[in-house]
Amino acid sequence: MSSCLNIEFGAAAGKPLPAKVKIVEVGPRDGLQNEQTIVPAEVKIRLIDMLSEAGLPVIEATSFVSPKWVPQMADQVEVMQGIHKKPGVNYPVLTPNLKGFQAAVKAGAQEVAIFGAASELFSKKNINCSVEESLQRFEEVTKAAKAQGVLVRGYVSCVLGCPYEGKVSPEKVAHVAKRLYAMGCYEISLGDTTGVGTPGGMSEMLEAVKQEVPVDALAVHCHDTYGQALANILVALQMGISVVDSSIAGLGGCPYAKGASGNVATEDVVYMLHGLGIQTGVDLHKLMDAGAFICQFLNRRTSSKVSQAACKL
Ligand SMILES: CC(C)(COP(=O)([O-])OP(=O)([O-])OC[C@H]1O[C@@H](n2cnc3c(N)ncnc32)[C@H](O)[C@@H]1OP(=O)([O-])[O-])[C@@H](O)C(=O)NCCC(=O)NCCSC(=O)C[C@@](C)(O)CC(=O)[O-]
Repeated sequence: MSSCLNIEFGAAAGKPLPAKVKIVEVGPRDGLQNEQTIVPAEVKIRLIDMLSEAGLPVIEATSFVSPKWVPQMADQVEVMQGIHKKPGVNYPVLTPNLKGFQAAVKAGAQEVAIFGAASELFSKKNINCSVEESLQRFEEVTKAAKAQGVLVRGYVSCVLGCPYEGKVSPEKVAHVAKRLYAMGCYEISLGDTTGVGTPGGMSEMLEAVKQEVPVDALAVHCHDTYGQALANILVALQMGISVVDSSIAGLGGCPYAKGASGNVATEDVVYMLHGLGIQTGVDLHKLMDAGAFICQFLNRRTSSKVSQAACKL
């Protein structure tokens, strides 16, 4: 490992921060879903195994969506059945409807994620239905999941702005988050899908959502299009959030969100958290090796500032 990586532990900036943060790694799904060239299943499997070895507690492995809509995820069964599931690690998969849920369970998924939005136009573009229709479909999934003992996580996209509608009201975000929580999602991940948000907007939105969903059931999912992701995450931590989604090497973007760039890089989140003295259970060096592996395969420079600074690719 390079010696130019030098982590210094520092005090939290004024406000209390969680002692421990759970990182939800979304790289194998959100990170790769928008790649134009199909990444072979064995590469995805190797990546997930490396991420497991790095100590990540949750790795979103793939999605059970229509292969016509997202061809990159068409190998979902092979991926789910090829990975070495490390005890104690969760491997959720995205399921937009009952068909996806049933296929996911058949492939061995023990946790699924349903994905709604706070924007009508985005919902239509992403899953071809209105927000209300999507919530009805998700009810079917959560009912089936409850009956089979499968955990369900919920996403709300466009929480700080929509590429098609522009401003999104915090009340709309809170409403969708409340509905997902009420139908049985154990955790609600709030997605700044195109990374347009700034800390002020994050704070306002979280204030509204916290009125409806307990803070310990909330996660943030920040894209870094405008370079605001770490600042937004810090605000969320200061407001009591202790679950953060991120993507190895900063890969990612939703194919149905015009202008969406990568998620915040997991390496950068881990570096910031460790610098704040917050535990993650993640080995940053192994994480950077996983980032180097996938960037080498994609023939792309990592978007992680930490990996760049540590002379990895
Ligand atoms: C939801 C649908 C399927 C509706 O798509 P549709 O065309 O309205 O669906 P349909 O029910 O009319 O069915 C059309 C065809 O799809 C099939 N189908 C139907 N369901 C499934 C399924 N589950 N798996 C596989 N196939 C499926 C179905 O069997 C049929 O097949 P055909 O008869 O034409 O051969 C489609 O819009 C879709 O797959 N969308 C997924 C889009 C997606 O994956 N987007 C990226 C993830 S969201 C995201 O990245 C944001 C997030 C989560 O990261 C957070 C953030 O950043 O904000």
